[in-house]
Amino acid sequence: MGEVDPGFVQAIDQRPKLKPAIPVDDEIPVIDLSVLSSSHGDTKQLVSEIGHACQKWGFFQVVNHGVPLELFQRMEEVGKRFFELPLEEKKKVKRDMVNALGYHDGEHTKNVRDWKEVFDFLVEDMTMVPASHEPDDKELRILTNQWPQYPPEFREVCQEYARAVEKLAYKLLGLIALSLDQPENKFNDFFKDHQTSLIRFNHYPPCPVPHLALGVGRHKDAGALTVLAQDDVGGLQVRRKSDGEWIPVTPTPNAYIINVGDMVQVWSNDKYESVEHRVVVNSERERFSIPFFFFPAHNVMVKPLEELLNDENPAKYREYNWGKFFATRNRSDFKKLDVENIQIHHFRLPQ
Ligand SMILES: O=C(O)CCC(=O)C(=O)O
Ligand SMILES: [Fe+2]
Repeated sequence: MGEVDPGFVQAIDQRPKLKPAIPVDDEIPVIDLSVLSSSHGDTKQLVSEIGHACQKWGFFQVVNHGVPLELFQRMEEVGKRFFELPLEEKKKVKRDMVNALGYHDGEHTKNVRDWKEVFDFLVEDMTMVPASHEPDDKELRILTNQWPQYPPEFREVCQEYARAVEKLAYKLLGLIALSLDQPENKFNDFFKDHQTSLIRFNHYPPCPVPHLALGVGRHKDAGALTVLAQDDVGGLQVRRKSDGEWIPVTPTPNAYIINVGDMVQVWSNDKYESVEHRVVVNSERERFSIPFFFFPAHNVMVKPLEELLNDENPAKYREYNWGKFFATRNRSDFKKLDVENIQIHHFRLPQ
């Protein structure tokens, strides 16, 4: 294995099969959102497509989504220029145990190190979060973005991009609410003030051992939804619900990949599932992706929607606090822990 740090090596059953690639007979659906920007569009069909995709896959792609391509290209460009900087420059905005924002190259997913480097920033700077993951600690603290000095336009481009993707995230949240027969704004209040949403730049360098390591190990996203832009390299794989196979998400030009997070799974009382996904790397090409993680305010209590519950469909989860869930999750992203990372199944009620 030469120089590769054993901390990157996945357990045998988690290593990706790189060849032969599984023939893709059944793809993640691509959904056209152009009806949303037309004045007399009928969204009924769209809502039903989204509902089906959420149920079958937990994932879909969207095109004609309203985020200007030119803005995304500027965002990608500043991200690339930041990652090209010397490590000591990037480390000036390094994330640590206290400030979870900025640059990081040692993230672990399920206790194995990911083959990637990241830069994270909050969509709302100066967001309140719990000071610790300890359930009885009621103290809060303010999270603050750390911005690099180079490239000089980095911060401005990130902030402009955040506003554009946030708009798309709200549209999608509304469509998901409608697909559950709820009013379009059903979930908006959870995000309106003090959302904890994050945007991340992911950079996956070429990897000499792509059969042993992963760019991101298998995981589920914890928030409401993720709105992800990827370049043309490919590497994201989704675990198909029907048979557990890892299905690649084919890069589609100027599309966003949307996935339902744990919170929508709980709100929908398991009608929609937050599906596992991972990123495989390759030995030739670096890859970039930019997820927007749509997270509510820290004080939001997450529980199944009352309107969906009845004798045949009793609540499957007890409520939990988003801020504490997030604080607990972040701890284990950072270093190896002996316990399992927090998951929504820890809040599952006996049926
Ligand atoms: O890079 C990707 O395609 C996905 C990354 C991802 O799943 C994550 O950051 O949560
Ligand atoms: Fe993810």
